[in-house]
Amino acid sequence: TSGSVATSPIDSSDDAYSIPVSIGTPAQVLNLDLDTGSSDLWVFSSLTTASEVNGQNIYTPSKSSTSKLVSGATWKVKYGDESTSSGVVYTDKVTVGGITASSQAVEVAKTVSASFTSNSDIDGLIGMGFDSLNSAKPSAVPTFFDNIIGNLDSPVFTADLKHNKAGSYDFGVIDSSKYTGSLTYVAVDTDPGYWKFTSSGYGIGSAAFKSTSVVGIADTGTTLLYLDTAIVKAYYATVSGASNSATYGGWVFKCSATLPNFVFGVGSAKITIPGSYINYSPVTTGSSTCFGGLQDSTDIGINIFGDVALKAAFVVFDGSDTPRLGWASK
Ligand SMILES: O=C(NNC1=NCCC1)c1ccc(Br)cc1
Repeated sequence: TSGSVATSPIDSSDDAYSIPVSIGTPAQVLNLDLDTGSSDLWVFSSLTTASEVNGQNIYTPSKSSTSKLVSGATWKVKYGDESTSSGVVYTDKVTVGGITASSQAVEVAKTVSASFTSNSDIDGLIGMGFDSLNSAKPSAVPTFFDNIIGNLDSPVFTADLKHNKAGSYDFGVIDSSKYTGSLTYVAVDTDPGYWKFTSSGYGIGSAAFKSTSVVGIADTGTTLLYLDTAIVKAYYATVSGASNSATYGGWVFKCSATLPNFVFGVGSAKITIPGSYINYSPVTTGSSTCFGGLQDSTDIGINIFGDVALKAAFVVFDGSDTPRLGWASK
C-alpha cells in the first residue's frame, strides 16, 4: 500500500504542521503533529483533566466500538521544549492518508502541560521516531510507522513541508513530482532513536561553502533550525543590527532586515533555505524586533534540522533495515 496526507502549518509562523488522523469506529478525526523527533502517538481525550482542555478535539475511547484498554500500561513524555503529557494506553483502529493500523496503541492523555493546553490547533502528536524513544511502560509500544511499514510498497515516508501553505506526508512511495533534481541519501544513526545524520557543511549568502561535519537530527516536531554557535554567529554577523538577546532568549534583528540565504550540505548536494524563512516572527505581536529562525544549539546538546530547514527540502525517511535519509531540493 501507499498513501498521502496533506499537512498544514497551524499558523502564519509555521510553528507546527498538523495532519488529520482518524481514530476508532466510527471515526473520530483529530489533528495531530507528526513528529519525527519523538515516538509516542498521544491524544487529547475524554480522560484529559477538563481544565487542561481548551478547544482541542478529543478522542473518547468509550464511543469507539474497536477501542481496548491496555491493562496496566501508562506513558509519560517530555519534549525538547520542556512540554509534557502523560496518561494511559488504548489500542484502536488508526488511519492516516488512507493507510490503517488496525490495532494501534493510542496513548490517551490524562494530563498535559500548559503549552499543549494553549495550542488549540494541535490535538496530540503522532511520533515517527524509532521505537526506542517510546515512553510507554511496562513496555514500549510500536509507532504508527512501525505498525504499517510491513504493508507499505516501500518502507518509507516522505515530508514535503511548505512555508505558509499545505504540503504533504506520503507513506510507502517516493513521488518524484515533489522534488527537483535527484535525491541524495545519507546514513542515519538510530541511537538513541532520532533520525540523526551528518550534514556535510554550510554556506551563508554568497560566501564560499564550508565543508565540515554537522551532526543533527531531522525533526518535524521542532519549529526552528538549531546549529553550532560558530555557524549561527557567522550568519548573524551578516545581518546589521542583529544581536543575541538575553531578553528574548536568542538571536533577534529588525523585522525589516534583509536576511541572507543559508545553505546546508547533504553529501555533495546542497539545500538552500531562503533568507525569508529565517525571519521567524516578531518577538511579540506587532513588534518590529524579529526572532531568528536559526538559533544556537549549545543548550540542546545536538543540532536540530527543524521545520525551518525541512520546509526547504523534500525529505525521505527510509525505515529499511539500514535506515537513511534522502534529501532533495524542490
Ligand atoms: O521534542 C522534540 N521534538 N519534538 C517536539 N518538540 C516539541 C513538541 C514535539 C525534540 C527531540 C529531540 C531533541 Br535533541 C530536541 C527536541
